[in-house]
Amino acid sequence: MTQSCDVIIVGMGPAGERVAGELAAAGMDVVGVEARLLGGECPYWACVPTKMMVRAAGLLAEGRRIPAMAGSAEVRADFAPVAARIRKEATHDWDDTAAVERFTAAGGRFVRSHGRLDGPGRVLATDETGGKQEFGARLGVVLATGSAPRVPPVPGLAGTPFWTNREAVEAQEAPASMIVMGGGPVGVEFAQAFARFGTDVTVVEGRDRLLPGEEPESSRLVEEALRAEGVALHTGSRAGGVAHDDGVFTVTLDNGTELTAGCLLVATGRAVDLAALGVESVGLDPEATTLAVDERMLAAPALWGVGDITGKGPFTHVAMYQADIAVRGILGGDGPVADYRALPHVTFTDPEVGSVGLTEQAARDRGLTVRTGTADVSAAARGWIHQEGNRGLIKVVEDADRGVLVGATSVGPAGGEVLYGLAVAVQGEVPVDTLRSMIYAYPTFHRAVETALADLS
Ligand SMILES: Cc1cc2nc3c(=O)[nH]c(=O)nc-3n(C[C@H](O)[C@H](O)[C@H](O)COP(=O)(O)OP(=O)(O)OC[C@H]3O[C@@H](n4cnc5c(N)ncnc54)[C@H](O)[C@@H]3O)c2cc1C
Ligand SMILES: NC(=O)c1ccc[n+]([C@@H]2O[C@H](COP(=O)([O-])OP(=O)(O)OC[C@H]3O[C@@H](n4cnc5c(N)ncnc54)[C@H](O)[C@@H]3O)[C@@H](O)[C@H]2O)c1
Repeated sequence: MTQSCDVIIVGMGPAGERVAGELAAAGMDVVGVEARLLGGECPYWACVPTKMMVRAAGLLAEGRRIPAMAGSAEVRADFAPVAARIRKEATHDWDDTAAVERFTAAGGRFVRSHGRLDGPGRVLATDETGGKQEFGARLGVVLATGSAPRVPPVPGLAGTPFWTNREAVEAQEAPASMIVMGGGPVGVEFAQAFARFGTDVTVVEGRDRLLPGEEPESSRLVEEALRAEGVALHTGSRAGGVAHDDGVFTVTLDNGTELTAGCLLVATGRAVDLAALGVESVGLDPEATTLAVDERMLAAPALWGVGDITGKGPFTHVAMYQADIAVRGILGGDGPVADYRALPHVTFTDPEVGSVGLTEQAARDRGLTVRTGTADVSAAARGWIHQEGNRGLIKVVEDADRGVLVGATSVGPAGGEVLYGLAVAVQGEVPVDTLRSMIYAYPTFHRAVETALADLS
């Protein structure tokens, strides 16, 4: 028998949890269907635990900088405290009881099952034992099923005990050696963190540089930082084959180089599986790689999509931003529609890489009249004072016809924090003349922004 409700949310990660929680708080009869843990990837296998690793690894790096600047220090890495913190504080041993209680206390109905569309407004929920429940929504369905690790079809890889971000976050100790396949944000954050805990790390990236989505100058700084910490980099190389024998992975690159390690971390991007969601039952293409949504997050009448599934930016802040827009639509409210011009993101390496809006290349590809300016953070007063670990840069990208920034990059010891002012400038289309004539506190890292603006040409 079909159980009715106001809204069904399929997938309860940061996007779905936010939609469901806000609608329940508004008094709606909400059903949240989640196959794994309420909270999704971010708190259990992604943002939060990885940043705990990054923080702990950062302490080790800072400790190792003491001899050059502040006396002597003996640093002995121990992964046990960070593994314990992830288990106890971040994930409660991968237990979502508190989150489920919070949602049900707000009036939501929680269903731990795999959800699948079964026509407009209808969701079939199948639990682990094969038990089925059918739900019908009066107002609509929200798809918020996120993304899963994309495992490339490299010969020999399937069936080996490789890690994705999930196993890496669940690790109880830092492995002795690790090959990281993929030099995007996931790959480089883990590579640096594990290397700082003593893992012998090799990164293999198919494109010609790490973090290929960022400015080339950012990639260079991150590559230099990783190499300086002993991480081996193979850019412009793809894995052509994988073997696993006697606890050892052998990865053969397409140029014939053979790499070996005890652990293989696959960090080659994320995938969305629309076919598994039954989208054809509402007339959508199951072969599409993401769920196309409009600026109010509608994928079809009374069908919303929010979060990674939309392909608009696989970040928790995008998931939450889109969730708020969908909630406004469902509640019949008005308000701003989605605007990704000033979408910021930060890769939490050391140096941190923050960027917002368009890269120089993306701006040129759009046919804009582009001027760029850069500044070396280590040469700014604060960078010079900071000394050890001071590498960084500011790069600003101007639409010269309009005299406003359309993109910016901030790399450095607090690159993600410095980014905020630049994000305001891009979002608010603050005239470059205004940015150039304002006051920048001395001696801050962000004073390098003033230098980069002066360099615009
Ligand atoms: C290692 C790593 C580090 C990251 N670090 C950051 C960071 O520092 N900052 C940042 O902003 N972003 C970061 N991200 C990205 C961030 O985790 C995602 O953008 C975010 O989790 C997306 O939220 P979501 O709700 O769209 O999807 P998800 O978090 O993926 O949640 C979707 C949920 O849907 C469930 N589900 C899937 N299919 C079904 C189904 N058919 N039925 C029922 N339930 C289903 C899943 O079990 C999951 O719980 C990181 C990602 C990774 C992999
Ligand atoms: N701090 C953050 O906000 C943060 C942290 C981690 C992840 N994320 C998000 O999660 C998503 C997933 O991250 P990701 O790093 O897995 O994906 P990604 O798509 O950004 O990077 C994957 C990398 O793997 C490379 N690659 C693909 N196949 C390969 C192969 N066979 N051999 C060698 N290299 C190969 C690609 O060229 C690419 O550079 C990203 O979009 C990212 O923005 C965000």
